[in-house]
Amino acid sequence: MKEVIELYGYEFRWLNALDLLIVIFLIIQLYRLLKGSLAFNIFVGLLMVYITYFLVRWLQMPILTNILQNFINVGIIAIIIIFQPEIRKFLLVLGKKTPLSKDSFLSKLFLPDKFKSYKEEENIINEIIVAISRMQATRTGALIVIATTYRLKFDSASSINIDGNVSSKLIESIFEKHSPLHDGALIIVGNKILAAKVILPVSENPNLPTRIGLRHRSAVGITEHSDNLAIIVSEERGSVSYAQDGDLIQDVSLEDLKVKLYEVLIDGYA
Ligand SMILES: Nc1ncnc2c1ncn2[C@@H]1O[C@H](COP(=O)(O)OP(=O)(O)OP(=O)(O)O)[C@@H](O)[C@H]1O
Repeated sequence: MKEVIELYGYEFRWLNALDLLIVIFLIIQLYRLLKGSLAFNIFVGLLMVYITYFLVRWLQMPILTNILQNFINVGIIAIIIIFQPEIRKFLLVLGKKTPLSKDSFLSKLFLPDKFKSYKEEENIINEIIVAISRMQATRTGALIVIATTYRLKFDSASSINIDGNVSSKLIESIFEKHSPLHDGALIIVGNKILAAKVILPVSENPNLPTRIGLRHRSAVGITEHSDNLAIIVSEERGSVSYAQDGDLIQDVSLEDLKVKLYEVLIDGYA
Protein backbone atom coordinates (compact mmCIF):
# COMPACT_ATOMS: atom_id res chain seq x y z
CA MET A 1 0.00 0.00 0.00
CA LYS A 2 1.29 3.47 -0.92
CA GLU A 3 2.31 5.54 2.11
CA VAL A 4 1.67 8.94 0.49
CA ILE A 5 -1.13 9.71 -1.97
CA GLU A 6 -1.12 12.80 -4.21
CA LEU A 7 -4.53 14.58 -4.32
CA TYR A 8 -4.93 17.81 -6.29
CA GLY A 9 -1.29 18.62 -5.69
CA TYR A 10 -1.53 17.94 -1.90
CA GLU A 11 0.37 15.09 -0.25
CA PHE A 12 -1.98 12.94 1.76
CA ARG A 13 -0.95 10.16 4.20
CA TRP A 14 -3.24 7.54 5.73
CA LEU A 15 -2.25 8.83 9.15
CA ASN A 16 -3.84 12.19 8.17
CA ALA A 17 -7.19 10.41 7.76
CA LEU A 18 -6.75 8.72 11.15
CA ASP A 19 -5.79 12.08 12.65
CA LEU A 20 -8.97 13.65 11.26
CA LEU A 21 -11.16 10.74 12.42
CA ILE A 22 -9.79 10.99 15.97
CA VAL A 23 -10.43 14.76 16.04
CA ILE A 24 -14.03 14.22 14.78
CA PHE A 25 -14.55 11.50 17.42
CA LEU A 26 -13.26 13.80 20.18
CA ILE A 27 -15.44 16.71 19.00
CA ILE A 28 -18.56 14.48 18.94
CA GLN A 29 -17.80 13.20 22.46
CA LEU A 30 -17.24 16.77 23.64
CA TYR A 31 -20.52 17.92 22.06
CA ARG A 32 -22.48 15.04 23.66
CA LEU A 33 -20.88 15.82 27.00
CA LEU A 34 -21.52 19.57 27.00
CA LYS A 35 -24.91 19.57 25.23
CA GLY A 36 -27.56 21.18 27.43
CA SER A 37 -25.15 22.41 30.10
CA LEU A 38 -24.01 25.93 30.95
CA ALA A 39 -20.51 24.85 29.92
CA PHE A 40 -21.78 24.53 26.34
CA ASN A 41 -22.27 28.33 26.13
CA ILE A 42 -18.77 28.90 27.52
CA PHE A 43 -17.45 26.43 24.94
CA VAL A 44 -19.19 28.37 22.12
CA GLY A 45 -17.76 31.64 23.54
CA LEU A 46 -14.23 30.22 23.49
CA LEU A 47 -14.74 28.97 19.96
CA MET A 48 -15.73 32.50 18.90
CA VAL A 49 -12.51 33.87 20.46
CA TYR A 50 -10.45 31.32 18.48
CA ILE A 51 -12.24 32.11 15.22
CA THR A 52 -11.79 35.88 15.79
CA TYR A 53 -8.09 35.30 16.51
CA PHE A 54 -7.56 33.46 13.21
CA LEU A 55 -9.54 36.14 11.39
CA VAL A 56 -7.58 39.12 12.77
CA ARG A 57 -4.30 37.25 12.17
CA TRP A 58 -5.31 36.62 8.57
CA LEU A 59 -6.31 40.31 8.20
CA GLN A 60 -2.90 41.22 9.72
CA MET A 61 -4.26 43.37 12.57
CA PRO A 62 -1.27 43.26 14.95
CA ILE A 63 -2.74 44.72 18.17
CA LEU A 64 -5.85 42.54 18.26
CA THR A 65 -3.78 39.51 17.20
CA ASN A 66 -1.41 40.17 20.08
CA ILE A 67 -4.19 40.58 22.65
CA LEU A 68 -6.04 37.46 21.52
CA GLN A 69 -2.76 35.50 21.28
CA ASN A 70 -2.06 36.29 24.94
CA PHE A 71 -5.63 35.38 25.88
CA ILE A 72 -5.29 32.04 24.10
CA ASN A 73 -1.92 31.36 25.77
CA VAL A 74 -3.44 31.52 29.26
CA GLY A 75 -6.69 30.13 27.85
CA ILE A 76 -5.54 26.50 28.20
CA ILE A 77 -5.19 26.85 31.97
CA ALA A 78 -8.52 28.71 32.14
CA ILE A 79 -10.16 25.91 30.11
CA ILE A 80 -8.82 23.25 32.51
CA ILE A 81 -10.20 25.19 35.50
CA ILE A 82 -13.59 26.05 33.96
CA PHE A 83 -14.20 22.64 32.43
CA GLN A 84 -12.73 20.58 35.27
CA PRO A 85 -15.99 18.60 35.88
CA GLU A 86 -16.54 18.08 32.13
CA ILE A 87 -12.91 16.95 31.62
CA ARG A 88 -13.39 14.41 34.43
CA LYS A 89 -16.57 13.11 32.81
CA PHE A 90 -14.89 13.02 29.40
CA LEU A 91 -11.99 10.92 30.75
CA LEU A 92 -14.51 8.67 32.47
CA VAL A 93 -16.34 8.09 29.17
CA LEU A 94 -13.03 7.39 27.41
CA GLY A 95 -11.96 5.03 30.21
CA LYS A 96 -15.17 3.05 29.80
CA LYS A 97 -14.24 2.42 26.16
CA THR A 98 -10.71 1.08 26.71
CA PRO A 99 -9.93 -2.63 26.14
CA LEU A 100 -9.43 -3.04 29.91
CA SER A 101 -12.75 -1.60 31.05
CA LYS A 102 -15.22 -4.05 32.55
CA ASP A 103 -17.76 -3.87 29.70
CA SER A 104 -15.17 -4.03 26.94
CA PHE A 105 -14.92 -6.66 24.22
CA LEU A 106 -11.73 -8.14 25.76
CA SER A 107 -13.26 -8.48 29.24
CA LYS A 108 -16.30 -10.20 27.75
CA LEU A 109 -14.07 -12.46 25.66
CA PHE A 110 -12.06 -13.68 28.63
CA LEU A 111 -14.97 -13.82 31.07
CA PRO A 112 -18.10 -14.67 29.09
CA ASP A 113 -21.44 -14.02 30.78
CA LYS A 114 -22.29 -17.70 31.06
CA PHE A 115 -19.42 -18.20 33.54
CA LYS A 116 -20.62 -15.44 35.82
CA SER A 117 -23.18 -15.79 38.53
CA TYR A 118 -25.55 -12.87 38.92
CA LYS A 119 -27.56 -14.20 41.87
CA GLU A 120 -26.51 -11.41 44.22
CA GLU A 121 -27.14 -8.61 41.70
CA GLU A 122 -30.51 -10.12 40.73
CA ASN A 123 -31.49 -10.24 44.38
CA ILE A 124 -30.47 -6.57 44.86
CA ILE A 125 -32.46 -5.55 41.77
CA ASN A 126 -35.55 -7.37 43.03
CA GLU A 127 -35.28 -5.78 46.47
CA ILE A 128 -34.97 -2.30 44.92
CA ILE A 129 -37.93 -2.88 42.57
CA VAL A 130 -40.14 -4.16 45.40
CA ALA A 131 -39.28 -1.13 47.54
CA ILE A 132 -39.88 1.29 44.65
CA SER A 133 -43.25 -0.25 43.77
CA ARG A 134 -44.45 -0.03 47.39
CA MET A 135 -43.22 3.55 47.80
CA GLN A 136 -44.87 4.45 44.50
CA ALA A 137 -48.16 2.98 45.70
CA THR A 138 -48.02 4.97 48.95
CA ARG A 139 -46.58 8.12 47.29
CA THR A 140 -43.54 8.05 49.49
CA GLY A 141 -40.86 10.37 48.10
CA ALA A 142 -37.50 8.64 47.61
CA LEU A 143 -34.11 9.20 46.04
CA ILE A 144 -31.74 6.25 45.59
CA VAL A 145 -28.26 6.56 44.08
CA ILE A 146 -26.56 3.45 42.75
CA ALA A 147 -22.84 4.00 42.31
CA THR A 148 -21.50 1.56 39.75
CA THR A 149 -17.82 2.01 39.00
CA TYR A 150 -16.17 3.63 41.97
CA ARG A 151 -16.94 4.84 45.43
CA LEU A 152 -19.06 7.91 45.33
CA LYS A 153 -17.84 11.01 47.17
CA PHE A 154 -20.49 12.80 49.18
CA ASP A 155 -20.78 15.12 52.14
CA SER A 156 -20.55 12.69 55.04
CA ALA A 157 -21.04 15.41 57.70
CA SER A 158 -24.79 15.57 57.14
CA SER A 159 -25.37 11.92 56.20
CA ILE A 160 -25.87 8.82 58.33
CA ASN A 161 -23.76 5.69 57.74
CA ILE A 162 -25.81 2.53 57.33
CA ASP A 163 -23.57 -0.19 55.86
CA GLY A 164 -26.43 -2.68 55.65
CA ASN A 165 -27.45 -5.28 53.08
CA VAL A 166 -29.81 -4.05 50.38
CA SER A 167 -33.34 -5.04 51.36
CA SER A 168 -36.71 -3.64 50.37
CA LYS A 169 -37.82 -3.35 54.00
CA LEU A 170 -34.74 -1.33 54.97
CA ILE A 171 -35.19 1.00 51.98
CA GLU A 172 -38.88 1.51 52.75
CA SER A 173 -38.31 2.18 56.42
CA ILE A 174 -35.63 4.77 55.61
CA PHE A 175 -37.97 6.72 53.31
CA GLU A 176 -41.05 6.27 55.50
CA LYS A 177 -42.51 9.77 56.02
CA HIS A 178 -41.93 9.80 59.80
CA SER A 179 -38.44 8.33 59.64
CA PRO A 180 -35.69 10.74 60.73
CA LEU A 181 -33.66 9.46 57.74
CA HIS A 182 -36.21 10.07 55.00
CA ASP A 183 -34.80 13.40 53.79
CA GLY A 184 -32.05 13.37 51.17
CA ALA A 185 -30.64 10.46 49.22
CA LEU A 186 -29.81 6.86 50.00
CA ILE A 187 -26.56 5.54 48.54
CA ILE A 188 -26.07 1.97 47.36
CA VAL A 189 -22.56 0.77 46.53
CA GLY A 190 -22.08 -2.87 45.54
CA ASN A 191 -24.35 -5.00 47.70
CA LYS A 192 -24.56 -2.49 50.55
CA ILE A 193 -26.68 0.47 51.51
CA LEU A 194 -23.84 2.76 52.43
CA ALA A 195 -25.58 5.86 53.78
CA ALA A 196 -28.85 7.74 54.04
CA LYS A 197 -29.84 11.40 54.40
CA VAL A 198 -27.15 12.35 51.88
CA ILE A 199 -27.22 15.85 50.36
CA LEU A 200 -26.39 15.73 46.65
CA PRO A 201 -25.16 18.46 44.31
CA VAL A 202 -28.11 20.11 42.57
CA SER A 203 -27.96 20.26 38.76
CA GLU A 204 -27.82 23.70 37.19
CA ASN A 205 -28.83 22.43 33.76
CA PRO A 206 -31.21 25.11 32.39
CA ASN A 207 -32.82 22.60 30.01
CA LEU A 208 -34.40 20.49 32.75
CA PRO A 209 -38.19 20.76 32.96
CA THR A 210 -39.06 23.82 35.07
CA ARG A 211 -41.74 22.05 37.10
CA ILE A 212 -39.33 19.53 38.69
CA GLY A 213 -38.10 20.21 42.21
CA LEU A 214 -34.94 19.64 44.16
CA ARG A 215 -35.29 15.87 44.49
CA HIS A 216 -35.19 15.43 40.72
CA ARG A 217 -32.56 18.15 40.19
CA SER A 218 -30.18 16.65 42.72
CA ALA A 219 -30.68 13.19 41.13
CA VAL A 220 -29.53 14.69 37.83
CA GLY A 221 -26.70 16.55 39.60
CA ILE A 222 -25.10 13.40 41.02
CA THR A 223 -25.07 11.70 37.61
CA GLU A 224 -23.56 14.63 35.70
CA HIS A 225 -19.93 14.00 36.53
CA SER A 226 -19.78 10.39 37.62
CA ASP A 227 -21.06 7.03 36.62
CA ASN A 228 -24.16 6.68 38.80
CA LEU A 229 -27.80 5.83 38.39
CA ALA A 230 -30.23 7.87 40.50
CA ILE A 231 -33.81 6.65 40.94
CA ILE A 232 -36.55 9.02 42.09
CA VAL A 233 -40.02 8.31 43.41
CA SER A 234 -42.05 11.51 43.31
CA GLU A 235 -44.00 12.26 46.46
CA GLU A 236 -46.18 14.72 44.57
CA ARG A 237 -47.10 12.59 41.55
CA GLY A 238 -46.24 9.05 42.62
CA SER A 239 -44.22 8.61 39.42
CA VAL A 240 -40.86 6.90 39.04
CA SER A 241 -37.99 8.50 37.12
CA TYR A 242 -34.28 7.94 36.82
CA ALA A 243 -31.23 10.06 36.00
CA GLN A 244 -28.12 8.87 34.22
CA ASP A 245 -25.23 10.76 32.56
CA GLY A 246 -26.97 14.03 33.40
CA ASP A 247 -30.21 13.09 31.61
CA LEU A 248 -33.55 12.73 33.37
CA ILE A 249 -35.91 10.00 32.13
CA GLN A 250 -39.33 10.63 33.65
CA ASP A 251 -42.36 8.45 34.28
CA VAL A 252 -40.75 5.07 33.65
CA SER A 253 -42.54 1.79 34.26
CA LEU A 254 -41.17 -0.67 36.80
CA GLU A 255 -40.34 -3.04 33.91
CA ASP A 256 -38.23 -0.35 32.23
CA LEU A 257 -36.55 0.47 35.51
CA LYS A 258 -35.73 -3.20 36.01
CA VAL A 259 -34.15 -3.35 32.54
CA LYS A 260 -32.08 -0.27 33.40
CA LEU A 261 -30.94 -1.83 36.68
CA TYR A 262 -29.89 -5.00 34.85
CA GLU A 263 -27.99 -2.87 32.37
CA VAL A 264 -26.19 -0.94 35.11
CA LEU A 265 -25.53 -3.69 37.63
CA ILE A 266 -25.06 -6.66 35.34
CA ASP A 267 -22.81 -6.38 32.30
CA GLY A 268 -23.91 -8.12 29.17
CA TYR A 269 -27.62 -7.58 29.73
CA ALA A 270 -27.65 -4.22 27.97
N1 LIG B 1 -29.60 18.48 47.42
C1 LIG B 1 -30.39 17.47 47.76
N2 LIG B 1 -29.87 16.23 47.91
C2 LIG B 1 -30.65 15.19 48.25
N3 LIG B 1 -31.98 15.29 48.46
C3 LIG B 1 -32.55 16.49 48.34
C4 LIG B 1 -31.80 17.63 47.99
N4 LIG B 1 -32.64 18.69 47.92
C5 LIG B 1 -33.86 18.22 48.23
N5 LIG B 1 -33.83 16.90 48.48
C6 LIG B 1 -34.96 16.03 48.83
O1 LIG B 1 -36.06 16.41 48.05
C7 LIG B 1 -37.16 16.75 48.90
C8 LIG B 1 -37.87 17.94 48.33
O2 LIG B 1 -38.34 17.59 47.10
P1 LIG B 1 -39.02 18.65 46.13
O3 LIG B 1 -40.48 18.63 46.35
O4 LIG B 1 -38.30 19.95 46.14
O5 LIG B 1 -38.58 17.94 44.80
P2 LIG B 1 -39.40 17.27 43.63
O6 LIG B 1 -38.36 16.97 42.62
O7 LIG B 1 -40.55 18.15 43.25
O8 LIG B 1 -39.89 15.92 44.24
P3 LIG B 1 -41.40 15.38 44.48
O9 LIG B 1 -41.94 15.11 43.10
O10 LIG B 1 -41.19 14.18 45.31
O11 LIG B 1 -42.14 16.51 45.19
C9 LIG B 1 -36.53 17.10 50.22
O12 LIG B 1 -37.46 16.83 51.27
C10 LIG B 1 -35.33 16.22 50.28
O13 LIG B 1 -35.67 14.95 50.83
